[in-house]
Amino acid sequence: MDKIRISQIAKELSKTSKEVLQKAEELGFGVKTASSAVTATEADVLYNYILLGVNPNAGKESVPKAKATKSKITESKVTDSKKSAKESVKTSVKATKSSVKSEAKSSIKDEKETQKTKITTSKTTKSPKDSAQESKVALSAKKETTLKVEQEPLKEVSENLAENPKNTSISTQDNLAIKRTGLRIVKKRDFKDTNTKEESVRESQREEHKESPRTLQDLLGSLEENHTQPKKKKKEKSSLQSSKNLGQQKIDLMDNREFQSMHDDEEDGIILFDLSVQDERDIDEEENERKATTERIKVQRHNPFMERGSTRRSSRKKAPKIQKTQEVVSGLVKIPEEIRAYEFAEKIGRSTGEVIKVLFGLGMMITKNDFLEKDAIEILAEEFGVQIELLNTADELDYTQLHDNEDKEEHLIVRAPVVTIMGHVDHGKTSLLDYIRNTKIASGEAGGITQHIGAYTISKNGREITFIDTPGHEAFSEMRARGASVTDIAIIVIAADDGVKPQTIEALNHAKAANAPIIIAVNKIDKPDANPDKLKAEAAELGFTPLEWGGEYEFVHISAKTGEGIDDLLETILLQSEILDLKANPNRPARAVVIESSLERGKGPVATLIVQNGTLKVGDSIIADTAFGRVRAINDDLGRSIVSIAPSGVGVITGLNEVPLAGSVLLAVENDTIARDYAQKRVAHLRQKELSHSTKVSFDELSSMVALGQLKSLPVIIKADTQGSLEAIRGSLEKLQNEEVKVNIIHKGVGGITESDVTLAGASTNCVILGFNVRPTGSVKNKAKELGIEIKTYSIIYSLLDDIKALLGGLLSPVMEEENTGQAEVRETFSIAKVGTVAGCFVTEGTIQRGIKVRLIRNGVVIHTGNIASLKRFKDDTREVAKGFECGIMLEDYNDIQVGDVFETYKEVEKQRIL
Ligand SMILES: Nc1nc2c(ncn2[C@@H]2O[C@H](COP(=O)(O)OP(=O)(O)OP(=O)(O)O)[C@@H](O)[C@H]2O)c(=O)[nH]1
Repeated sequence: MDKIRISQIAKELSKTSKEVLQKAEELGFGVKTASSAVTATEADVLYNYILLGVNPNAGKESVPKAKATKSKITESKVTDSKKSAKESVKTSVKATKSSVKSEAKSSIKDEKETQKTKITTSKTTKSPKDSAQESKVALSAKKETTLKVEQEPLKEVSENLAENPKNTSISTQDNLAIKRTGLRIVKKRDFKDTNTKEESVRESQREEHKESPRTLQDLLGSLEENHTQPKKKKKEKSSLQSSKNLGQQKIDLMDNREFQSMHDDEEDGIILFDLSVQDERDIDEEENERKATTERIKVQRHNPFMERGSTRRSSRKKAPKIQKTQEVVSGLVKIPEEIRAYEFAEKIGRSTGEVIKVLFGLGMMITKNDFLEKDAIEILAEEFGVQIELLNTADELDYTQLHDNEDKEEHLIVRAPVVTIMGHVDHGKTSLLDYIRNTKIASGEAGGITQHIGAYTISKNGREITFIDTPGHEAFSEMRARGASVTDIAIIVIAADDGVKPQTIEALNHAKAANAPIIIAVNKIDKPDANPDKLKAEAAELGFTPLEWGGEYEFVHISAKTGEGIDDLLETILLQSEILDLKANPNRPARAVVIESSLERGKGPVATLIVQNGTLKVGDSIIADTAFGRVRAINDDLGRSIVSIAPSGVGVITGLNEVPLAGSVLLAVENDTIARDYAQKRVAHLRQKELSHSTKVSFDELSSMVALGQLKSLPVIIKADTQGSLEAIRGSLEKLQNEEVKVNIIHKGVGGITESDVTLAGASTNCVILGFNVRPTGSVKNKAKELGIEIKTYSIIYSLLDDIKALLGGLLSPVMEEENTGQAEVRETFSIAKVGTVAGCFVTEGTIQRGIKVRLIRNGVVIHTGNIASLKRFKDDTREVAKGFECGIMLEDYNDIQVGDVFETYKEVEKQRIL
């Protein structure tokens, strides 16, 4: 059998082991120490005895003990029989009371013994009925203590017991269960403030209790009901707290104290829910938001394509929306000169659409990626009322700034003048250079025309002069302009037998624009028909007055054929260069200008340069616009290999990665990386600009494009051996077009004709490939034959241009031209009824034909235009009457013919136009 230790029971009953031991001894269990054990049955008896005072041995040896104890304080006024019955009830009530009391006291830590004694005393002095009443009072009084003890069931049990002394059926187990619920402080309460309503409720409850005895279950149920009230309050509080959480901003203003006071006020009937009304609205809104968010999350969760990342993406997507609403920028805005439409819009805080709309209104069709012209930027700034400052961002692409021209005087040496020779076609430019260099360049040229810019250096009296030979043909005007830009001195060759010609004027203007001193070479002075005075007069008329005539221009008479005056010319150049005090620093990286460039088989890109400052050496890292590389080899103007080019020196270099544009500045830089970086930046920039430009069309251009859409155009691909030739051909072809036909250059490039060129031509209807000084190879020829592409190659620009002219002529629509066929004078008129007027005429010119168009001319004025309806010779109709014969003419629907009028017949002829 299981044994239970005294200490264990003491612990269970919240008693000391000593107390339990004492009780056990009273029951005669024969235990001595706290570790002594009793049987389970004994333990049960002990529980009952300690808690309820029920002694199973009461009728035996324990009763006398109890009697003995109580008899000491009880004055036996009752009989023995009654006494035992009363004793049992008393004991029972006492046990209940003591249990309640002891619990309360143990909780509040009162002196249990004194209290117990008091109550016991009061009870023992009263009758059982009184004592029952007393117990009620005691319980009431207990309620009136400052602590509300949540022991309602026990109270009720006591009351029940008091009211129904016989009802002692509450089991020990039940008691234990009740006991084990323990005490709970629910609320601190001032009894004085107790609501009378509450009291009356309790009264009614008591009445109910009186009417029907209630089970413990019922009582517990009512207990729960009683607890409902405080719970409700709790709920209200918690609901407010939750609203506090939701409407944080509002509720945070309230501290707990205020909140508490609100709660207290509520008991006084004041409802403080105004705030919560607002809160409720907030709650509703928040609730809706929360719902929406929840829904969204649900959707996202259910969407297999949307994971966490995608949620983040969507939130990222929202970011630009916020940007859209960015504020309009005020104050000074710094705008780079090279800026795209959308970038500009961003800078001034407008939408790209707004910017494009304004430009559209101004007739500029642009896309958001297009670069804006400087003017457009200024207009836009004005339109949007923004103050702007234009910044030159081209700086970062401008590699030429790497070479500053600041050189100390001591580092400078005298350099040779760079002389450009310009003039009208065939006035003798090449012959002059030829003579100077003693070479026969002119005779070696294809077709006798200078095709390329060439540069040469000569020595005169131990001093050097660099010459640039620019072509005279107008197609090369662009190159001439470039030539002039590196020119120190310009020589304008004018043939004395021909005088000033349009291209002479052009050359003079170019030289003037280049701010270069001009020397006029009056050439072909050896010719018998040479008339230098006429030439000088013409030049003076243009503002180029000779020195001897009081002007400022040196006119040197020369003959490129005989060499007469050429020394004078060279001396004049040297004199002029002295005046100019031309100097450079040879001990620094070079700055040069590309005069000519080409792609040469086995050499790659080749560039002819004139070094302006510094010295260019083999191995130098170089950049020229979008081309970069390292100088692999240098050749001088005679084709000899050299290792460096000094200032004003001329040379042909190899080593660039692509053919540089003629006229571009070439710099020697510190290393390859710098060269490559700049070149690549420029390539990217130019490509972007090119793309941008391709989409840029003004309104005028748009209309012309519409018009051109109805017209014929000739698509061509041009391939040339050098950049210069290519540009010249391009320029010439562009000039060929008129309002009706145009040359559409779909591709152009330096180098041979390739298969890809043929493929490209094949993709375009009627495309022709034009090659200049290049020839197609076998495979390219085959492909062209296969695709039916015509490849035309030339070595003379004129021939090329003539061919294209003819081609374009074929594309021109024929014009209707009038051709007069005859004239006849009216000598007499006959009016025939129902027929009309018949004019008797004499044919004075050509022939007059029936049905032909005719003008009726009176006093030199055309008064009618129509057709000849009838033509008669005497009385017979005839088809034609020749000059010197008479005839009768009747006009179609016209009779106002007078003597002296003239008939002029004509026919309209279709004529093919030429360019
Ligand atoms: N009599 C005479 N003939 C000259 C003189 N200079 C040039 N010529 C001739 O004039 C013609 C044209 O000479 P070029 O030197 O080719 O003329 P250009 O100005 O270089 O011509 P383009 O290269 O076509 O621009 C040639 O036949 C020369 O022989 C001169 O001083 N006297």
